[in-house]
Amino acid sequence: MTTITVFGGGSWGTALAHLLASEGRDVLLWCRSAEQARAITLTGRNPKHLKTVDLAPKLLSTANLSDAADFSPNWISAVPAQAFRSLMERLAPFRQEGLRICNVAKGIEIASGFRLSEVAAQVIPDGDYALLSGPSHAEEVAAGQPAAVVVAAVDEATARHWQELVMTPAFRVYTSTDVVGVEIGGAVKNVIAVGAGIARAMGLGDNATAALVTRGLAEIMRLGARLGANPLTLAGLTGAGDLMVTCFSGLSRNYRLGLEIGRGKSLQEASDALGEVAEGAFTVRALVEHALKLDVDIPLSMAVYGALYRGTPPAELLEALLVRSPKPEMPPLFWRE
Ligand SMILES: NC(=O)C1=CN([C@@H]2O[C@H](COP(=O)(O)OP(=O)(O)OC[C@H]3O[C@@H](n4cnc5c(N)ncnc54)[C@H](O)[C@@H]3O)[C@@H](O)[C@H]2O)C=CC1
Ligand SMILES: O=C(CO)COP(=O)(O)O
Repeated sequence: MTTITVFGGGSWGTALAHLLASEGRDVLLWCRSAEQARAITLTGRNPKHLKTVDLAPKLLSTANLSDAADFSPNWISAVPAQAFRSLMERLAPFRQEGLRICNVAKGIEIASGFRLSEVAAQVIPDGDYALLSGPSHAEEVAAGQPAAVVVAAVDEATARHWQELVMTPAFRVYTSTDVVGVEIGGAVKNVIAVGAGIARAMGLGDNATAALVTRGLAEIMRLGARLGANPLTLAGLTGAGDLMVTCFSGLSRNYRLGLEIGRGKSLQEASDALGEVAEGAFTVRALVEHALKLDVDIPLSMAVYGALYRGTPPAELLEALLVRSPKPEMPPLFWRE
């Protein structure tokens, strides 16, 4: 019997739990709210996220953390990046033989600047860690639409374990051992997507969006390579692929947050209007610090930071970006600069 516990009853946790239960896996979805967990088990619908999806009958839900932890040695963490450490700390006492943890959040911890694999290694050092990332809007996955993603782990056998567990006919899973690359791609694309929303709200055209996405990828590659990632990973699903889906789709929360900022809302007003987590707004804070320390040039992410946290008008940020000194697009080994 294949069992999986998914922690986090938001859009992505619910979509993944539904996908896997639809394929016959025994899945328990842990929600923070007892009321939400009860509603899922009794009505087969999540009252807060993906409300219209009829969830697979094999999907059950609980708000009891120890029951959820004991249910399976395969834990998927689907809480937002800033909640990942506290969830791991709460779960640490329930570690069991053969435990494997797969994180699906895309972000960097603001308080420490750590990537989530580093957080996992601190809190559950003996844990077998993997992460799943790539272009995968929850709404489409829950509707059974095809998607292709990557599961990364330092140990290839761990990545293959999750590939076997999570792959379905509509959800194609590739493996990677480039944990840093997959983490950086997933985290930074959210920041660039906020920028894409701002650009759209300013009335800029498709040319500008294409420039933003491609130069955004250059930032992701520069930072990733400085941290030891393989630039080819970032040209793949978890870099370029996820950047595209997030910058071009109205389903993206990061893009929609950017739209509201571009229309003149403050970050607080835009986040309240969204009502869901847009990781880019958090990640950009850690990113700016990281890049300064590492001396990596990330002008687009800096501009997003200016719009969100300094209230700099988007038109000013655009002008500042355009008047930077002329340079070659691809200096030799540009990703190492
Ligand atoms: N929604 C999507 O299409 C996708 C989301 N992701 C990533 O998955 C992560 C979660 O995103 P969503 O599910 O969309 O977010 P969401 O905003 O829909 O839901 C977040 C869930 O986490 C719970 N939560 C928040 N803080 C918590 C805490 N301290 N302890 C326990 N539970 C807590 C909330 O109650 C809520 O159920 C994010 O990092 C996101 O980038 C990744 C791929 C696709
Ligand atoms: O990561 C995602 C799709 O791959 C979801 O993006 P948003 O968080 O911007 O909705």
